[in-house]
Amino acid sequence: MDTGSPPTRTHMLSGLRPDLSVTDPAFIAAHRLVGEVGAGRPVILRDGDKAVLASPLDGGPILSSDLAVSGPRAGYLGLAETPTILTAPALDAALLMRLASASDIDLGSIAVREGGAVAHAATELAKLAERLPAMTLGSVADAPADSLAADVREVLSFRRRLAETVTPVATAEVPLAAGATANVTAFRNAVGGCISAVAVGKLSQGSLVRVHSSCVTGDIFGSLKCDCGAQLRLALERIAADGGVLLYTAQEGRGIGLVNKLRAYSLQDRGLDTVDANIALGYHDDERDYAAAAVVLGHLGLSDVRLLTNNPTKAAALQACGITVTPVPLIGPVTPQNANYLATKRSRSGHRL
Ligand SMILES: Nc1nc2c(ncn2[C@@H]2O[C@H](COP(=O)(O)OP(=O)(O)OP(=O)(O)O)[C@@H](O)[C@H]2O)c(=O)[nH]1
Repeated sequence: MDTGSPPTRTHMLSGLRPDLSVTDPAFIAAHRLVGEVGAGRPVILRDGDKAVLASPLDGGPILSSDLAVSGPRAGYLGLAETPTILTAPALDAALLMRLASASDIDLGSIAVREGGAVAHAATELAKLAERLPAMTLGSVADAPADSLAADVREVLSFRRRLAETVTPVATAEVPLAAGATANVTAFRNAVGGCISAVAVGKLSQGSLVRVHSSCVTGDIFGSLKCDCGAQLRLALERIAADGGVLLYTAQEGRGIGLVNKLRAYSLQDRGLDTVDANIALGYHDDERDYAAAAVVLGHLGLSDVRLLTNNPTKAAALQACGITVTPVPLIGPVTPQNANYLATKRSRSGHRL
């Protein structure tokens, strides 16, 4: 069905505030730190009267043999599942990298202590910058003169507030190979994370919606390891035929980013499944957040949707953001290459497959 470009969609977007930028200094301080960590520069984290210099192991200078790791990584290493500081016997970059990401590591010579809010904020910052969630820690006395600083609480509340900054930026008509002309709107947030809404026909409550997480390997390169590309094409065909909207969200690798997804693939080649590979790298099995997608649906005037998904967690997460969700199955083909991946989705992540 080619329903053309619906004038109502333009109206839905036209009443929006043009500028949803958050002006709260706490948000801005954390935002700047994410940029610094992404650039590989150390930052200062303050916790009450304590202050620590932290540098991403993945791309930054090594400050000391004290390494803050995330709760999932600590749990993977057989420790309490809470942010932890591991201290290596010597300043050894290769050993620190193994402590952060190797699937087989002996903690024999490693001192372990609870990391508290500083380790939590440090690893959260690294995640926000799509770096391995591991930071070496040092003294602020050694901080470069122009180092940026924020309070740990500012860092830990940043992610929750990021969704508030999602705003539509540009819209254009795009003819789809799936057989309809879509209105494509690009939304972005304060760190640039993009959601594209590919809408066909007049949207109304109960419209068909797909919230797709980007998968460069599956969606673009045609990887056979996962079912992402097949699900994307099926969803676009359904939406082109029946009307609805596909949100393409920049949550590559279930929110860990492409670099880390490829690291996870390497661990999978050594026998870990998709869930354990994420955890071994210090991530939760699924780091995605659907608050931004819910904000976009709100912009589109949708609070009640038929959601193309087999993932009950995704449906529940959108429900928790105030969207009424009726799941609609979206089953791609099982192939010899993706059979294990789909079996893990079913057995460990509860997907209805
Ligand atoms: N970390 C990680 N991410 C993967 C892997 N394979 C695919 N992905 C990512 O998984 C996301 C798709 O999530 P899935 O769990 O496959 O499917 P879903 O979106 O949760 O569920 P459906 O709505 O039923 O499709 C995309 O962001 C992919 O990049 C993998 O082996 N490891």
